[in-house]
Amino acid sequence: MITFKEALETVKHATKKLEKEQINISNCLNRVLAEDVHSDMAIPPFHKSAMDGYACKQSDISNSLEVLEIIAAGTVPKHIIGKNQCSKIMTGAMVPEGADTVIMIEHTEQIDDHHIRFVKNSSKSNICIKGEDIQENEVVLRKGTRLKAQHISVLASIGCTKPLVYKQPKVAILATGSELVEPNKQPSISQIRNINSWHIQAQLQRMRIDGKYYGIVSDSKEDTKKLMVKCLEENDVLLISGGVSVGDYDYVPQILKELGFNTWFHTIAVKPGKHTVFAACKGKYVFAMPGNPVSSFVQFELLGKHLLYRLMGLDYKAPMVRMPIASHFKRKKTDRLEFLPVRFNANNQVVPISYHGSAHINAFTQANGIMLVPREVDEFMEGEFVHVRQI
Ligand SMILES: Nc1nc2c(c(=O)[nH]1)N[C@H]1C(S)=C(S)[C@@H](COP(=O)(O)OP(=O)(O)OC[C@H]3O[C@@H](n4cnc5c(N)ncnc54)[C@H](O)[C@@H]3O)O[C@H]1N2
Ligand code: MOO
Repeated sequence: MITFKEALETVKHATKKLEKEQINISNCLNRVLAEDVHSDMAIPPFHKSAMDGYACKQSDISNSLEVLEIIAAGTVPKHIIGKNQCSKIMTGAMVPEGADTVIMIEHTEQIDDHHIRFVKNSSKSNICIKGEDIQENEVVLRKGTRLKAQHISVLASIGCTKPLVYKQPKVAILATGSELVEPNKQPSISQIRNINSWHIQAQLQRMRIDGKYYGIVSDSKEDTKKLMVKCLEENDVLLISGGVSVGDYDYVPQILKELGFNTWFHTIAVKPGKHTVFAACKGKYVFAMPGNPVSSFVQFELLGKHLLYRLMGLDYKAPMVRMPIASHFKRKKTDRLEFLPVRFNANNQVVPISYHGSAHINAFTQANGIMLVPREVDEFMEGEFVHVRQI
């Protein structure tokens, strides 16, 4: 058995980034940049008024000011501001030459049709300087950035409408087990509903990956092998659940061997998810998770995501927090790193959720996190800081 840390390093080491492609800005959320992005212009591109008001010289603000014109956003000022002159200006408009201040409308009064006066003691400049946000030719986004909404707004601002990103992996989802029926069916006396394929599909959707579902395969080696081959022909990654441990019908590890896959690991010192298999062959990857729903849910979060993000060109940093535990916690000492469902209370403390093993997926409906209990640790004292992976 390898440690979880070793398993994570192995996944990163053995997984190669996919090819690059240019995609439309309207469709690039969560994709990973495959090159640095430079700005084609300064932002703002001109000295810009931050307020509706009057553009004038700071040195004149105690005087009566002649109004030369009204400058709307999107227009070019016609007049240069001279001594004791101003132009009415709108937020976002170009500040006219000669002005170094915009006084806010609310801080002025009209003297007559062509003159105004400033009625406060001092004013900020209220001007956004050309290039203060982004300089022309500046690298605004680095290769390897996962595009969130805020990055997409920067792409739009600099006119990068077809960013170069890494391709998305094609992912197959497959469930094994003769006891399984789909959720829309009534299980017979010895059957249960297929859970794993559906939470895996949802976990993929959160990453903006559309997994292709290949259904349930019964515990027949021949059928399982046939379907695994099909999945691998049509996809980059196969996510499979069940059939990985040591039972008579657990064929997945053997099939991978027969298909010539290199099995990087098949047991990890973790709980749940001890029998998690990671195998690769010629740019195809198999991540096989134990059948118990919590095991597959947790292993997808903790390892599977790293595999997929790695293919997508991202050095994924999982969202971890360190927070105090709300009460004394005790467990049986084990040699496996344990993952347990927890929630956060109103005092920002970690509260373990009642949980009785890797089939108990409904314990996770109240969970915002997975607490890590290291090997050999059998208790946490109240208030002790624990590591929690947010979910
Ligand atoms: N002799 C040993 N037996 C077992 C060991 C062991 O080390 N030695 N490990 C146990 C642990 S831990 C786990 S986890 C399971 C893993 O078994 P498999 O991955 O081979 O999974 P299955 O046997 O096919 O299923 C386990 C359990 O999960 C249910 N299941 C399977 N698929 C689904 C699905 N898609 N949706 C919902 N539930 C599913 C299945 O009915 C079983 O109850 O092995 C232990 N045994
Ligand atoms: O290690 Mo198994 O995956 O707990 O339940």
